[in-house]
Amino acid sequence: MAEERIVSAENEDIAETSIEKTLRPQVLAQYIGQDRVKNELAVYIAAAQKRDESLDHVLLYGPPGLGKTTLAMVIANELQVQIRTTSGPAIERPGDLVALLNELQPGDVLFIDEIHRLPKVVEELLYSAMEDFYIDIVVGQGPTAHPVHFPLPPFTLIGATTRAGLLSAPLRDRFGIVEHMAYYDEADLVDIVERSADVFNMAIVQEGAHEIARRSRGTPRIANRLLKRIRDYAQVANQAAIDQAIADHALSQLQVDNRGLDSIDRKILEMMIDYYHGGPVGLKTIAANIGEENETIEAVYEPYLLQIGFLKRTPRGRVVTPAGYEHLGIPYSEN
Ligand SMILES: Nc1ncnc2c1ncn2[C@@H]1O[C@H](COP(=O)(O)OP(=O)(O)OP(=O)(O)O)[C@@H](O)[C@H]1O
Ligand SMILES: [Mg+2]
Repeated sequence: MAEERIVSAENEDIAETSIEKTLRPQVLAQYIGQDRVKNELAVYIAAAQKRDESLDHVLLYGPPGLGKTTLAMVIANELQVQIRTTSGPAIERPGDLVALLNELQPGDVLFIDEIHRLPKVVEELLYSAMEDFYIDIVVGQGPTAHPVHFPLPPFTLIGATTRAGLLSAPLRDRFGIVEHMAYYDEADLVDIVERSADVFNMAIVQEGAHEIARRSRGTPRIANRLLKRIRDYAQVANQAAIDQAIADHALSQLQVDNRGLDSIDRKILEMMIDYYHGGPVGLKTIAANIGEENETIEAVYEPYLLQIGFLKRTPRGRVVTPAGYEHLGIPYSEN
């Protein structure tokens, strides 16, 4: 994306990555929200430990910034094993995968982020690695080429993806544990904001944390980012603690509205209402009007608008809901 977007759920830069590291919970008990996922994992982890086996392979899927990477690290911590992290696009050739697998100790976790972006040749090698802990590859070229059989220690693959639909069926089927990460509710986000403020040594009153939680699009990464920016405003204003007024002031300055929408989100809804009577409008048409790629609209903007019920998907395209009209202050009319 060309411009920086304060409410983007995607990780923006190296500075953010290093801040996120300090904010990451280490164990399940510190991991806030996602109760269903946590409860299930706690059982599977305990069972694997009792049997002294490696944990089944885990697939975590859901929108960016909801804590997939964090959860993978928490799982490894709980299992008391090492974790190696990589990503789909980083494993270019079969040899890259062999090198990674070669370093694993029994029970270790291999975390592959953006697993939907694995090259096909690498993905196919993973099948036997995941199922029976071996890989067969061909070493050398031409007349000296010969197959080599590599046995592997039992390990746990944790795959993360924002696009589960793009995973091939053979790969998806090899994950024994498949967990969907949902957007966080306001109460969980309040806890996350308060915990982060604590890590940063910042004072925050409850109404301040609520204001940030309401405007962070159900996403911990955004909550943490907004908190950081609001801290700057509080400091400049010589305010000892973050309260609702300073949070509201800062977020208005940053053009994040009271539901966490920014100018582009509002532009999408307004455009659909002004030019297409609220829809249905096809994805391509929306993208062309906003000047973004189809994928960007689908992966970045649309999920939250669908989640809070301002947009609806229909077979003929996207439609702005009555709640979407109301948020913009535009009278709704059935068409
Ligand atoms: N349940 C949680 N409790 C507390 N903090 C959380 C939680 N989930 C995520 N965070 C915080 O949110 C930030 C983003 O989390 P993380 O990097 O794990 O997201 P992600 O789902 O892997 O995103 P992406 O899809 O972009 O890789 C981290 O700084 C982490 O500390
Ligand atoms: Mg991640």
